[in-house]
Amino acid sequence: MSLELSVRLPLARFTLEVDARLEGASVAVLGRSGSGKTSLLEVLAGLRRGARGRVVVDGRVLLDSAARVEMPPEARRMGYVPQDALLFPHLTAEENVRYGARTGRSSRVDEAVALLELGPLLHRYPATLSGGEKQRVALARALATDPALLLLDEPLAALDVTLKERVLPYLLRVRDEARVPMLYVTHQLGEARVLAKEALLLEDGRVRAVGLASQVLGASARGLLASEAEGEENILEGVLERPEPGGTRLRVTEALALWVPDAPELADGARAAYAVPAGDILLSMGPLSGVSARNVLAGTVVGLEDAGMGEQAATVDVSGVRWVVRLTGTSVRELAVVPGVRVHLAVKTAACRRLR
Ligand SMILES: Nc1ncnc2c1ncn2[C@@H]1O[C@H](COP(=O)(O)OP(=O)(O)OP(=O)(O)O)[C@@H](O)[C@H]1O
Repeated sequence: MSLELSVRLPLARFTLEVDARLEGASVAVLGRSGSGKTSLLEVLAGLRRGARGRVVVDGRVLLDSAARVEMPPEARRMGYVPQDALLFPHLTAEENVRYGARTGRSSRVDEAVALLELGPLLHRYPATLSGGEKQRVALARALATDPALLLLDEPLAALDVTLKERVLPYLLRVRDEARVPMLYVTHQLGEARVLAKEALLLEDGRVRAVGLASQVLGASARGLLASEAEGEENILEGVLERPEPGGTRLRVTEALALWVPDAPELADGARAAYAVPAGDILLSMGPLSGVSARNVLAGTVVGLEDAGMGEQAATVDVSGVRWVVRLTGTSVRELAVVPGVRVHLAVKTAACRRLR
């Protein structure tokens, strides 16, 4: 997959100016409200008149204004799921999913239905579906069109925390099992960290940072987003292992595994995701012993940001995995937490909540 963007689009307050070359497998587009995220998606989908520049997806030229090329939306194979993705109320979930499917591609419908576990919902009408279920149907409808690229505009924004946690694993399945490339708009760092391999940060229509998510989504990204560090979560993805009876670990990387509450319905080796609230992690300057928390992780502070309301958010690198830990300003001063210091993090097993 490759994505070449060179876009100019005059908007009410500024001109959207995006120049980026992305590998494109999963890209998070982040920025405050009004920074141009939706406009960028609409340019890709071909829904904005007046866009200039070049958009090339996997060698297919969707837009090249200098050469007067502007592919019509229906020819672009973009699976666009707008923020308020509406289902057709008079059609069942299944009819909704089939609606956009390309003829001769019915296997895509079956795949989307299986992937998003829509089987039991197929005969229901949208009015009887929960918000999370509707999102899954909307996502399946986009997938069934056999898109070259999924354009997802804050697919979880309208959902409450519980529903969000139910839908997120489905997005991970779309990414990892269907392997459909996606551009994913969000203003939640946690979501972007777990979903994206690459990230594009917009501010007033301009690219503030673009590149590997691990580099772009560090502590400095928070300053660009609304102050929403409260409730911020660390989302960890990995494979379940059960090294001892009654003990379940999430293996995140070769060097990092985390004791987590068991998920009995998942077999050893299954992929799983857990969330750990940034405020539920204890930070210690010295080695920790005799604590009840089962996970004690050694790491280095790599960033410190104002998190609002007198609190700070420390970014801690633990064997290459970045954690965000929320601390009071007083703790930061008293413990002398500064970038570069070695610290230990204590995470209770019970603080790790399985997503879904
Ligand atoms: N059709 C349009 N013509 C001119 N200006 C527009 C148009 N649509 C949106 N804008 C303006 O462009 C800016 C970017 O809007 P856009 O919807 O792309 O932002 P966003 O980052 O997706 O915001 P949000 O997170 O609130 O959805 C806003 O200032 C908006 O008012």
